[in-house]
Amino acid sequence: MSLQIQMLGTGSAFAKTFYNTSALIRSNEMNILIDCGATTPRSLHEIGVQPDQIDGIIISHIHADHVGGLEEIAFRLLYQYKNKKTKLFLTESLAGVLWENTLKGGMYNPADGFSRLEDYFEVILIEENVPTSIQPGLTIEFISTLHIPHKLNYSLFINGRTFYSADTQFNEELLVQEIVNKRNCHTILHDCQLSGNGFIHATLEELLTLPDYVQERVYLMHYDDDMMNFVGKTGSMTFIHQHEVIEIPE
Ligand SMILES: Nc1ccn([C@@H]2O[C@@H]3COP(=O)(O)O[C@H]3[C@H]2O)c(=O)n1
Ligand SMILES: [Zn+2]
Ligand SMILES: [Zn+2]
Repeated sequence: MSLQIQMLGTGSAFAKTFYNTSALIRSNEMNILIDCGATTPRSLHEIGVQPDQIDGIIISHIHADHVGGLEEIAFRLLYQYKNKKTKLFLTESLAGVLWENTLKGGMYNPADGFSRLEDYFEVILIEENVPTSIQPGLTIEFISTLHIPHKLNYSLFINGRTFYSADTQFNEELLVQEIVNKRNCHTILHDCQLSGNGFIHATLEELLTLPDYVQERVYLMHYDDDMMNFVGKTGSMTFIHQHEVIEIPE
């Protein structure tokens, strides 16, 4: 089974020319979404993927550019596709916050029997740091990474060989020792703040300090609108583009 990642968006939270960073893990048998930001439903529409063709959604953390499209997907499955639900893969702690602090405002509707996350999604709780088979041929490991202090955030290992940072601060030890030297990940999709201080995201300046053999595996995502000014200035790392498809190891 060949496995691909297709980027649905590659922009930062405030980018206007790029959609919110999210991705589709694709094969002939599945479409699994990583995050679902406010612009993700539009991106799915543009590549011809309908809500009922999504087999599940993985959630990295709660910011609108990562979960802002969930209400639309769930409501369309419920109302347009007649009571359908997709799977939601997330940790237990994230599930509580996602419903209570984000989705409930728009989706709480006890009169019609919709008052819990489970009323809209088939919620599959995933344990941190445990590689978990979520579909035939797809194992995901959620690892807790630092984005904003005291805020839950997870990066993902996909089949043990591909690393998807979601939103994280720079962590050299994780990238070099764990991801490349120990796990031999060949593909790293990493968020990248192009300029300024990287309080909550890895900056390009920080990522450029990685050894070349690590940089060669890195695709940069979650960047600002001025990305074109940085083409040719990313060392051995490459920008990944909206709707681009890359093959990843099974
Ligand atoms: N402490 C914070 C918190 C948030 N932010 C900005 O808000 C965005 C939310 O989505 P993000 O993709 O995590 O990027 C965050 C920052 O741009 C920020 O700059 N500093
Ligand atoms: Zn983000
Ligand atoms: Zn974030």
